[in-house]
Amino acid sequence: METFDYIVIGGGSGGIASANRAGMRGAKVLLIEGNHIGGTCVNVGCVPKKVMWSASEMNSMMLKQAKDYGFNVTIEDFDFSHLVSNRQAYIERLHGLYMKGLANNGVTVVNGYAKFVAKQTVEVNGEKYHAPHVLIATGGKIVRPNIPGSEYGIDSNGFFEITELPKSVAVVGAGYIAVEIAGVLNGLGVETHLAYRKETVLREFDELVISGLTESYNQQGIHLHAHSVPKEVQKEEEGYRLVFENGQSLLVGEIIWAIGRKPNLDHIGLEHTNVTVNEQGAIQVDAYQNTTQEGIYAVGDVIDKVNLTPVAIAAGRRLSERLFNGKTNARLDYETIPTVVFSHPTIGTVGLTEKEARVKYSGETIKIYTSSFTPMQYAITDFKEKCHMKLVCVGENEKIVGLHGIGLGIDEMLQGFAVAIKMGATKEDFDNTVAIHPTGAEEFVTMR
Ligand SMILES: Cc1cc2nc3c(=O)[nH]c(=O)nc-3n(C[C@H](O)[C@H](O)[C@H](O)COP(=O)(O)OP(=O)(O)OC[C@H]3O[C@@H](n4cnc5c(N)ncnc54)[C@H](O)[C@@H]3O)c2cc1C
Ligand SMILES: NC(=O)c1ccc[n+]([C@@H]2O[C@H](COP(=O)([O-])OP(=O)(O)OC[C@H]3O[C@@H](n4cnc5c(N)ncnc54)[C@H](O)[C@@H]3O)[C@@H](O)[C@H]2O)c1
Repeated sequence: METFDYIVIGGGSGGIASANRAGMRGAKVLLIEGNHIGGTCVNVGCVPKKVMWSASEMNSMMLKQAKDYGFNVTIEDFDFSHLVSNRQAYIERLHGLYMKGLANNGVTVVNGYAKFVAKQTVEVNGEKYHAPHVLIATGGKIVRPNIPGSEYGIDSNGFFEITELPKSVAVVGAGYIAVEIAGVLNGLGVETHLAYRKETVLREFDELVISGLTESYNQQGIHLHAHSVPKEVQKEEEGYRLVFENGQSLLVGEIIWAIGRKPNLDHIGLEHTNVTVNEQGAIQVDAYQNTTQEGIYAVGDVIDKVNLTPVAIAAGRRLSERLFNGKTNARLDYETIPTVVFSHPTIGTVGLTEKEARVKYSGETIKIYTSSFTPMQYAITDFKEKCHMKLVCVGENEKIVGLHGIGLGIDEMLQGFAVAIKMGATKEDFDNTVAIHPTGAEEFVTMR
């Protein structure tokens, strides 16, 4: 049985980052990946999603804005399969880059599904490996509804397998994935329905961005179906009929389930360890990513805390700094993590929503600053789409505890503001910062 210093199960965002950092610090590392290197983000998540988002933005720009800038654009053909093959070729290149990076850091990679056979021993492809430190970074898996006919629908993995666009689609769900896929397909000219159980989508976001998104998606012609709980799917000659509990139904060419993900602990042999899984089915960890079994750690979607790629990466790297570089206090602070929803337009948010701030700081002064404007890019176009922004400030010195926005360019604006907010910026700090003109971002430092 071969022995390593560190075994990492799962070659996704968290696993690769942690393995590389451990290798850089001189540890003898084994990374085990059952599927494609790169995990969800690279293969069926952020990366292909962003390519599709860009395609959709490009189409909207040509169709809705180019003419008012004097360009006489006629789109003669849209070869969707060409887009898909370029996207997949990019992912192939990323596979190569990841493997090269791991090799440079001296990480041994084994392809296969690992399972624990003892506390510090895992088995893969019939071989056993031992290490005093083992990381579980097996990510998440897709949830599908348990209703008759659900097999007729596809999920986000299936979305990335489409090589021909359907004429119409019903996307079911109200989270990031549902909102993003609906926006992409609508932007590419597909008749798009977005169906969700409650009053709105993205219910955990600030009300300002929820109403902004509803306004934009309505304006773009996305058919929004609130209070629509799926009951069954029937196959008909012209497509699939999605029937809701409220008696209504939709006949569409494709149904896409985007109703959530859960931690992936399939066949991993946790029964051979003392690792605790919580009621939500996630691995329980402390602030340092330690599980309840000494020498076994977990990062990323498998702990179901903040399911974002940079979070998995940051937690994985800090863990390796702690284990292999003597940084005994290295750990990820899970507070004030910025996030972007790649809707059309994008949503950016960091910190508390207004509602959360009013609960957390009840009794203290909460001051809200908002701004709604039409970005200058649309000054000369018939197409108009508003940008909405909000700052949530607390206390006498108006510390900014939440920043939210929806609109053109918010995705690229957010990172810098997130630094300021993480450092404890106040409204006065924002006011003292000279604006950059003419940009949308300047609104964040000129709010009255
Ligand atoms: C459609 C979609 C879009 C997304 N867009 C974004 C985005 O824009 N920005 C963002 O920050 N996040 C995004 N995410 C979330 C992001 O992809 C995840 O948070 C991130 O990939 C989590 O990383 P991870 O390392 O925990 O798991 P993963 O990346 O899922 O990696 C886990 C890996 O473990 C492997 N594995 C599982 N079990 C075993 C086993 N027993 N043995 C060996 N290998 C195993 C799997 O094959 C997988 O490769 C998106 C997710 C989806 C689904
Ligand atoms: N841009 C990004 O950073 C990005 C993009 C995609 C995904 N992600 C990450 O991946 C995670 C998973 O995304 P997601 O959209 O799958 O999950 P989610 O948890 O964000 O949303 C799932 C939605 O489905 C709804 N739902 C649940 N059961 C349902 C049912 N039976 N019928 C109808 N609706 C149902 C829920 O109310 C919820 O709104 C996200 O939370 C996020 O952390 C991030």
